[in-house]
Amino acid sequence: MSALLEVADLHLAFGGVKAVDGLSFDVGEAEIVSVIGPNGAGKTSAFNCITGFYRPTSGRITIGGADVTRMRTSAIAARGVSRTFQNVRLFGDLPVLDNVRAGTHLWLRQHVFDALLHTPRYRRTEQEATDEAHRWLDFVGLRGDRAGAARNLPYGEQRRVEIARALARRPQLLLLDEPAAGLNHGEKRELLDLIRRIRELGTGIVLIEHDMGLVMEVSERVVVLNFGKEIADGTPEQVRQDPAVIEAYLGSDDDEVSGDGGFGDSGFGDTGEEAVRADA
Ligand SMILES: Nc1ncnc2c1ncn2[C@@H]1O[C@H](COP(=O)(O)OP(=O)(O)OP(=O)(O)O)[C@@H](O)[C@H]1O
Repeated sequence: MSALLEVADLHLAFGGVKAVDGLSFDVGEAEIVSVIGPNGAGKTSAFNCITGFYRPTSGRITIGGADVTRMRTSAIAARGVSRTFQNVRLFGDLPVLDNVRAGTHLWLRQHVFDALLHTPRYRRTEQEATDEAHRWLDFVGLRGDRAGAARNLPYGEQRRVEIARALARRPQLLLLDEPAAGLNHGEKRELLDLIRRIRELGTGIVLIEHDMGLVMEVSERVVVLNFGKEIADGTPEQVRQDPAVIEAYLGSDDDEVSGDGGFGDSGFGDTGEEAVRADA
């Protein structure tokens, strides 16, 4: 059986900059694979290729065995790929609930005719979308007000809403781009638990993350990029001991990674206590 996601010899260049330079990895159902590397290593560029935001220079990306390398973002999303962004991207002025309801429109069958005439069928599907959005907000453990504007939520809560919206698309594959950024220690613990619960749904997860403690605790496999090149792919233990990986990180002045206890850390590296919520 083919993997959920297969990335084969992916290359992406911006002029002379090789943002991704020969990346290959795969992700199976209910598997968590992290992509790590110093700032500028090419992690987000790889996500942008997988989701169709960028067209790779060469290489092949398949989802469930189907080649999606040159497909548009909407076609890739329709194949069950959902993502969150490094900087939270919600509709700030819209209610929290509507942000998550927006995710359901990928699978909800609605017709213009029904919407215009507000038919019973339209009202039924609208209710279905609302119920589903509440279920995902429960799932991610949102504590804040669901009726208020998304921008009024504390940052950590906005991150949960973004994950709820991604889940409302019912993805087979979820790409999380630095979900722990800006979270405090308690919130990171909750995020770890949430990522595991998403895996239990059968969803494959690709995680870009700078918090090595979280990466090492949650991942089945870790892929390491440095200057666009893949320098390791293995279990957290294998990667932690890989001389090329140690060299890439020790040679880096990326404080977020090397300054937080690095690979030797058994708990979460970056406590981020200055961050966000007072009630965590
Ligand atoms: N749209 C773009 N145009 C030109 N260069 C780009 C573009 N996007 C990314 N790059 C370059 O590609 C390289 C990889 O960037 P990318 O953002 O993918 O790294 P990253 O590993 O995600 O970094 P970070 O951890 O800081 O988010 C960098 O040299 C970056 O400057």
